[in-house]
Amino acid sequence: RMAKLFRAVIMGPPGSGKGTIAHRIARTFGLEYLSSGHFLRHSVAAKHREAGVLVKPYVDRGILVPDDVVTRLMLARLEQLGAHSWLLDGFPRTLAQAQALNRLVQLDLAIILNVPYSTLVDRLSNRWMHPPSGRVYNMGFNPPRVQGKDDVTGEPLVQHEDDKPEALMARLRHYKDVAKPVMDLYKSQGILHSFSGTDTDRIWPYISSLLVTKMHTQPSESFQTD
Ligand SMILES: Nc1nc2c(ncn2[C@@H]2O[C@H](COP(=O)(O)OP(=O)(O)O)[C@@H](O)[C@H]2O)c(=O)[nH]1
Ligand SMILES: Nc1ncnc2c1ncn2[C@@H]1O[C@H](COP(=O)(O)OP(=O)(O)O)[C@@H](O)[C@H]1O
Repeated sequence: RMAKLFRAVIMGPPGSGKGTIAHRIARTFGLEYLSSGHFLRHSVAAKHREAGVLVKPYVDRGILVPDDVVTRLMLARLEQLGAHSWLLDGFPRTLAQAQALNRLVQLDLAIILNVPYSTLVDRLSNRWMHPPSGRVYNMGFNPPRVQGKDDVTGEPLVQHEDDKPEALMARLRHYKDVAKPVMDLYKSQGILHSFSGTDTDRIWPYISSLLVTKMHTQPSESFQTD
């Protein structure tokens, strides 16, 4: 059992491998994994009253849900995870969201993935998903056993409209503008660790050893007080 709860976020442009690496981290280190995209799509699909009205129009267009809405929904979900160590993917995305999160918990680590644009384009053009489970495949990197079918349910895999190259440039520019102040904040907090590369399997050992260090050398006096 760890002396204190461990809380981390993973950030990076679309296609940088956040979901892939977050799943590996959650599985390897026993952290609860919470993807804001998956959570929001799920809440829309589940027709939660508030989510349907306040979230659907944005998710359907691939534009960010207003800060106050996504923050309220995500922080409520994090309150439920209060007794767990967790890893966040896709939240916070804006400075306002990061400041709201800082008011709730003290983060231990922010992992930033830096992947070249051409690699993002290539990966996203081959990305296939099973939205109900959030499982992600790639024709080159981790293909499904049966082409176009989810390994577990056999249900059809889909591609996202905004994974197309023409949509990616705009998403990437927006990501850079919005993520920069968040990274500056985490740098000032001394918790920012960035990893560059074009191959998840090559950067994984570095991320894994950072987590081993961070999770097992927490000073015991920093018990989570809240
Ligand atoms: N070729 C290749 N594809 C990868 C690698 N890492 C992840 N992928 C795939 O690239 C796509 C983007 O990864 P994902 O984890 O969804 O990125 P996210 O958008 O940052 O969450 C998915 O189809 C992954 O399966 C890699 O090292 N090489
Ligand atoms: N932190 C966030 N703030 C605002 N909206 C978000 C956030 N995370 C996810 N969303 C919404 O959920 C949708 C799906 O998110 P995600 O699966 O991460 O896809 P993308 O990589 O296209 O942003 C986004 O297009 C956006 O509408």
